Amino acid sequence: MTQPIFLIGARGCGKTTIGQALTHACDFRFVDTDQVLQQCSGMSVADIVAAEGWPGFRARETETLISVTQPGAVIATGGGIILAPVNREFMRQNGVVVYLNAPVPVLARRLEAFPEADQRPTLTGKPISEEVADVLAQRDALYRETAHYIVDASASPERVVTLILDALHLATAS
Ligand SMILES: Nc1ncnc2c1ncn2[C@@H]1O[C@H](COP(=O)(O)OP(=O)(O)OP(=O)(O)O)[C@@H](O)[C@H]1O
Ligand SMILES: O=C(O)C1=C[C@@H](O)[C@@H](O)[C@H](O)C1
Ligand SMILES: [Mg+2]
Repeated sequence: MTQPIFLIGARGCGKTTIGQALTHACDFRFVDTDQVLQQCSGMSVADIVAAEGWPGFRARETETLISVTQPGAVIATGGGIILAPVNREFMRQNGVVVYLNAPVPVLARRLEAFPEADQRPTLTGKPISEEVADVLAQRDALYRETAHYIVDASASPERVVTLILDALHLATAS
């Protein structure tokens, strides 16, 4: 299988971390929409949102998603990629979509330990644990309807990679 693999899920579920580990375990290359978007624009997510608002960031995100999609790629997406119907449709039509699902306390704990505020400016103005709960409640159904597979992302990175490889029937790299 060489179809692109899209990793979706909430901030802190591990799309970037697991995506990188997955490409070491199989013969794919790693791409991250947040990283490419920031490199191409020369601005952090926080800078873009300050200058253009979230609509400006979302428009750039859709362009980036399309530009990075190619066979043999593991694509770590931004947590809000599923908000746009065009992105949901694009990922389902052009690859295999995996939802890294983790409960609110796990997500909040990870984000509190590593906030990375330049890449994760506040979405609601609320404290992290409240924001995570509110945002996941709004988005969980969208992650689920977009996903071909749902994987427990609260396990260790090694275990999450194994779950994905098994779900996709992917052979490990030698
Ligand atoms: N399975 C895991 N077990 C323990 N810690 C993890 C796991 N996955 C990710 N982390 C940690 O959680 C933090 C957030 O992970 P990561 O940046 O990969 O999330 P993300 O889904 O890409 O977030 P964003 O949507 O903001 O890009 C990092 O510090 C990472 O080391
Ligand atoms: O959940 C979100 O809406 C976001 C998650 C991050 O990956 C970034 O894409 C950005 O901070 C927005
Ligand atoms: Mg990420």
